[in-house]
Amino acid sequence: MTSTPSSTPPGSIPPSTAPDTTTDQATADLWDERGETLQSVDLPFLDLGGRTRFSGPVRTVRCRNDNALVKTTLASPGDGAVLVVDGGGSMHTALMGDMIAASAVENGWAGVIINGPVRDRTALAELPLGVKALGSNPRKSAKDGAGEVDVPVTIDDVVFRPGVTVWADEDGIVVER
Ligand SMILES: O=C([O-])CC(=O)C(=O)O
Repeated sequence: MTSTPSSTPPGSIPPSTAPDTTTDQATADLWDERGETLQSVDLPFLDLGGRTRFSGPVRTVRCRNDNALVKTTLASPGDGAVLVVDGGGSMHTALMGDMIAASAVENGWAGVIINGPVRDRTALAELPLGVKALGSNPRKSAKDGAGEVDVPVTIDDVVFRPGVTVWADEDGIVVER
């Protein structure tokens, strides 16, 4: 932890304003009902947040080893959305840590799906936020702001278009086409 959001005392868990989607339908049931009208991600994402079942409209960031856009996007109102971060699968630098994740909670994001690594895993597991990522790396990302926000992104042949619904749980990630 390098700094602390002004409204949250150090070490405390910020209150979440995102809807608690723990009663959402399971991804396997959604798949059985809707089949190929959905896409399912083959990659072995890990559940690293305090909420393992989450859903919402897709927002996106595309970046590589630079998380400035992830930070600014998650510091803006989430309104229950899920941020899908296409980090290109690079495992070189962490695209989110506990400070950025705490800001996502405070701003009402339901979850974050990162095609890349995070850091501060112990703290992330305590936050009321869905976090799926490929793993972790303590190395910090660049902060230059390279990348794009709210463009369609493709992760492992699955296209995430801003505005469609994504569901995530212990079984995986499914998203509308
Ligand atoms: O600032 C970063 O790049 C990531 C981080 O450590 C945090 O969110 O706490």
